[in-house]
Amino acid sequence: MAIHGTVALHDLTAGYGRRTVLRGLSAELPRAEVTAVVGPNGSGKSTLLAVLAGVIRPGHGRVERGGARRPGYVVQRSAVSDTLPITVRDTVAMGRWALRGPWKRLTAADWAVVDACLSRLGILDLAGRRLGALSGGQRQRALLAQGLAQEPDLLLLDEPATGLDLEARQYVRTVLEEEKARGVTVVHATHDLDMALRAEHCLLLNDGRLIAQGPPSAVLTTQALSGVFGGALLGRGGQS
Ligand SMILES: Nc1ncnc2c1ncn2[C@@H]1O[C@H](COP(=O)(O)OP(=O)(O)OP(=O)(O)O)[C@@H](O)[C@H]1O
Repeated sequence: MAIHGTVALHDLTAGYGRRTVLRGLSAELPRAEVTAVVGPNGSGKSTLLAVLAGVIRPGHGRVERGGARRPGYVVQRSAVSDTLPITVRDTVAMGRWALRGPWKRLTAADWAVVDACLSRLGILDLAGRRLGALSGGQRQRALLAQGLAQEPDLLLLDEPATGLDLEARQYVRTVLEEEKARGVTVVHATHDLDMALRAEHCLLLNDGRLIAQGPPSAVLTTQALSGVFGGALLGRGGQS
């Protein structure tokens, strides 16, 4: 039985229709720590997050989770329509509705949380703008603020810092540290080795299989990275 907040994956197989992506994946994601999911394009990182979020049902195996709340799930910004006629503040408020139920009126305290989350991502000044009118990086920050507003005990982030400028990346790093300190279990997929090395735990995927798990400095060795990525990433932060 997983302790409260810890997530355990048992022999997980999952995919899309008849296409199997994740194959026999067993892993433990430590509570109140940051886990980075690393692997090449198509290795199954987003699929794993979708399974953890409950969006994709495993074909075999199971996800064991101690927490009671719905996970916060922040997709890549490219997965969100440009045409939604919704402001940035209302986008973030949707995180509160996820917590309260869609037909409840949000209280002043809810709106205070919404504005605090906008501040934490440095986008309070964009609150009244239409989501679809934002730049890609601004939209990514709005989606992350929505995930925070949900106050989940499990926060799932699909490449949260990809395409962000230096200042925005720093906001994301700070947010990950703050969430961890609040006891939130954070899981993020990343292509950024620096961000992966900042995590406490790491899963290295290749072709839907778990190649290694453990502390990032032990998992992301030059040998493991060259085995999975070829020579492309050598010299970008991998440890030998
Ligand atoms: N909706 C879908 N229907 C069918 N196959 C899909 C779907 N989404 C992803 N796949 C396939 O599943 C495999 C894993 O994709 P996934 O998006 O999980 O990889 P990833 O590691 O997140 O990749 P990236 O680094 O490019 O984001 C890929 O081969 C992909 O083509």
